[in-house]
This record gives sequence, structure tokens and C-alpha cells, in this order.
Amino acid sequence: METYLPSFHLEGKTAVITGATKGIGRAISISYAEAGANVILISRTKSDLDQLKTDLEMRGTNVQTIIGDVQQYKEIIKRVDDVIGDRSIDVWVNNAGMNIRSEAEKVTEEEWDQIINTNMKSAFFFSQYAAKKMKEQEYGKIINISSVAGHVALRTGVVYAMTKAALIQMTKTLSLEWGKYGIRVNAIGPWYFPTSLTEKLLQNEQYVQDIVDRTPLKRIGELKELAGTAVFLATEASDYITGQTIFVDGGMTIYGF
Ligand SMILES: NC(=O)C1=CN([C@@H]2O[C@H](COP(=O)(O)OP(=O)(O)OC[C@H]3O[C@@H](n4cnc5c(N)ncnc54)[C@H](O)[C@@H]3O)[C@@H](O)[C@H]2O)C=CC1
Ligand SMILES: C[C@H](O)[C@@H]1OC(=O)[C@H](O)[C@@H]1O
Repeated sequence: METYLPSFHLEGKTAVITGATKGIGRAISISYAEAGANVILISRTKSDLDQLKTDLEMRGTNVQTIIGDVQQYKEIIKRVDDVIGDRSIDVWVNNAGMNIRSEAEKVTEEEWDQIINTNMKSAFFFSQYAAKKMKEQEYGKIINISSVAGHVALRTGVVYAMTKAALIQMTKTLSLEWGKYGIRVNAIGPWYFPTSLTEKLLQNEQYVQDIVDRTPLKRIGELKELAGTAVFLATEASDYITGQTIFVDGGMTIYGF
């Protein structure tokens, strides 16, 4: 009898994750390892990378680590090229991101440059590099971690929102250009999840209440719920999906009034 259940495993696949050692990136890295992927973890902090590598290797995962700041994306691409050799890159997750929350009139050029370079410029040039490798095998999955802030207006900073909106449009345009090579480009748009990026905000009871009031599911997300979407977009289960942004948001982006 024919089967319709796609595989949700990543056995034999190589996945690269930026910002891999904390929060959403760490959850994605662990879930990919659990799905059987070989992982290449990119982060700025050697101790965090060493710890996660040890933990994952204890579970039998093939782990390679690269220390680097994604703002220096050329340097990181060189290091990825060194470790990947002639292996394929099957999945690339542009997760690293940061925010400096301030009102528009107070944004400095330095803050603009840091947010734009970290969240947007690096993601584009990493995608360009990953696509070169994926074209050779005529298959690949690029996953950009955007935000609901790229789709609706939040109080958390215009420059950050611009970068997240840019990732949504970059996802659409790259999926159009690279679809003929079998490269799928999708994005995930999270609402609030408990990570170091949101830790201070989520310690404020009123702020959390404001979030819950705007969220049909009446709660903040759990990292496992976000990792599930990242696994789906990395596996053959999503092979006919490209150019899309999946908002993992408890329904927030559909809540008009
Ligand atoms: N936590 C949340 O509620 C939401 C997070 N996001 C996005 O999810 C992604 C991950 O964020 P979180 O896990 O929440 O934050 P996090 O701060 O806990 O983790 C971000 C990771 O990216 C790394 N990173 C930041 N700047 C870097 C740089 N220049 N070079 C290399 N690594 C760098 C950090 O070291 C850290 O490992 C970000 O793109 C963020 O914009 C989007 C919507 C909501
Ligand atoms: C949902 C947003 O992306 C969220 O808002 C913030 O202030 C943080 O920067 C998160 O990214």
C-alpha cells in the first residue's frame, strides 16, 4: 500500500545554524541533531559552542563548530568552506539576530549598522554562499528566522522591524530565483519566546499581560513549538513549500481587534 507520511528525519543531512548556542538557535540545533543531522554550529562564544558540541556528541551527533561574529560574514564563510570541504550543505538556518530597542528619533548610525549587518546583511550573503553549494546537488533548504515584527508594527524598534521585513521579502525573491535549482527558501516569524533576547521584557508582568491579551492562544510560545516548524521546513515534508513565512505566533498576526 502506498505511503503518504513524509519523513521528518535529517539522517545524512548537514545543517548549518547561525547563533546556534542560545535560545531559538540552540533549540533548532538540538532538534536537528535529534532528527539525525550533522550540524555545523556558528556562534561568538567558544565556551557555549564547546558545551553544546560535547552535549550533542554524547548523543552521537557529528558536530563542527565555528566561532565568529556574523557581521564578519566573509570570515565565517571561509571557515564554513574549510570544514564542509566537498560535503553538501543541505540546510542553512539564518537565526543570529539582535535588537536595540529605541524610538526612531533616537536611533544612531552605529545602532543602525549593527542591527542591519547582523540581522539582514549576513543572512543575505550566507544564503548566497549556501545556494552555490546547494545548486551542485540541486537540493537545499534555506530557513530565515524573521519575526512578527517584520509583518505587523510592534513597539520594539523600527530598525529591527525593517530587517525582519527584509528577510520576509528576501525569502520570497530568493525562492523565485533559486526554485529551479531545487533550493527552497522559507522563513519563520516567531512571536514572543523565552530567550535571552526577550528575558528582560518577559520579566515585566504588565508586558507579558499585554502579549497574552494580543495572542489568541493566550500564552507565550515554547521553544519546542518553534523547533517543530524549523524541523518541518528542513525535511522533505515541506518539499513543495517555498517562499513562505510561517508565523509561529499563537495567532497574534491574525488578531485584528
Ligand atoms: N525570542 C523571541 O521572542 C524572538 C526572536 N526572534 C528572532 O530569533 C532569532 C534568535 O533570537 P533569540 O534566540 O530570541 O535570541 P538570543 O539572543 O537568545 O540568541 C541569539 C543568538 O544569536 C547570536 N548572535 C547575535 N548576534 C550575533 C552576531 N553578530 N554574530 C554571531 N552570533 C550572534 C547570539 O550570540 C545568540 O546565540 C533572532 O533572529 C531574533 O530576531 C524573532 C521573534 C521573536
Ligand atoms: C517579537 C519580536 O521579534 C521580539 O520583540 C523584541 O523586542 C525582541 O527583540 C523580539 O525579537
